[in-house]
Amino acid sequence: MSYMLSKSYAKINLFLYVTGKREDGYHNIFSLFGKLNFYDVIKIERNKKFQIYCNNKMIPTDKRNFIFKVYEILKKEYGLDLNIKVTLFKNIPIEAGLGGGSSNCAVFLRMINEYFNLNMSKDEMINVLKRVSADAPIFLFDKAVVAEGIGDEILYEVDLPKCYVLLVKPQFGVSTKDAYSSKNLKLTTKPHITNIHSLSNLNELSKLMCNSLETAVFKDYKELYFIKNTMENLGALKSLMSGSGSTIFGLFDSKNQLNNAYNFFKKISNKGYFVLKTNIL
Ligand SMILES: C[C@](O)(CO)[C@H](O)COP(=O)(O)OP(=O)(O)OC[C@H]1O[C@@H](n2ccc(N)nc2=O)[C@H](O)[C@@H]1O
Ligand SMILES: Nc1ncnc2c1ncn2[C@@H]1O[C@H](COP(=O)(O)OP(=O)(O)OP(=O)(O)O)[C@@H](O)[C@H]1O
Repeated sequence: MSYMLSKSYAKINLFLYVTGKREDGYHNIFSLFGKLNFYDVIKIERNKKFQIYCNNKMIPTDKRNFIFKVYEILKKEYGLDLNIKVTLFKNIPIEAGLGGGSSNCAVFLRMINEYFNLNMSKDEMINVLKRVSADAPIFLFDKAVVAEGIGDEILYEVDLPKCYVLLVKPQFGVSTKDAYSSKNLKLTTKPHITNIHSLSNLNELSKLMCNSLETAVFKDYKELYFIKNTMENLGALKSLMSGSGSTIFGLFDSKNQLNNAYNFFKKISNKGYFVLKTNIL
């Protein structure tokens, strides 16, 4: 095989309950991660040395890149010195709560496992990935998942309802670290899910949708609250911040209402909003 290409999907948190603070400084969460039909593309091919190229100049291609961090772990702990060129075609905005960097490093590890026949088990890959980014392990699963711990303990895979999704992200990003360390963050007890199939019903699902980080982040970024409210006024069944922001997503069951909302946010895009119509995979 001369080269390999893979899609690296974005996620949204359909619910995100932050349930406690841990001794290692991280927080325990209980979250439903859905994948969107929106992705970066990663290409790997043989090369003289390890190198990352990216079409987005804002993204570091050195050891700060999550892909590079996985490469370093494979080198130090597995004795693998990968002579490959990695090309990252970036579409997913950064500091968006869409898990772009986490998705990239998980997909990269999956690709390396296959390309070099490493036979790493899923558990072994999860152990590598969670040290790079809390969110990364969920991207080893094709379906939506419910996870707890820091997001690394996958509880079950879920079928989600088919629906339209609108993403609106203002120009500014939100730092995940700042969101979790906000003095306004209130911990929440996790809901009791009696029937996992309820997650595949849009109305049942929207009752569970909640993001513990919203209050704290909205206090500092009032515009996000405006976007969320506007989306619901324009017909979203439910609108929520994804992860630590700054993307707000809305779920729609009507294509007309989706288009209306899309047009509205496009019209005010002198504000520099990133606006995208997509769907849950
Ligand atoms: C908000 C979410 O996107 C929801 O899916 C994730 O919990 C964030 O996961 P992530 O971006 O992969 O986070 P990391 O890059 O591993 O962590 C960045 C920083 O956020 C804080 N952090 C992150 C995840 C977590 N469960 N608790 C935390 O307190 C820590 O201070 C950490 O140093
Ligand atoms: N492959 C990568 N793609 C995007 N960002 C990366 C990558 N590697 C490292 N980074 C760095 O990670 C930081 C945030 O990345 P990312 O966009 O994944 O965060 P996020 O949208 O907040 O994700 P999450 O939902 O996991 O919190 C950025 O500052 C970026 O420079």
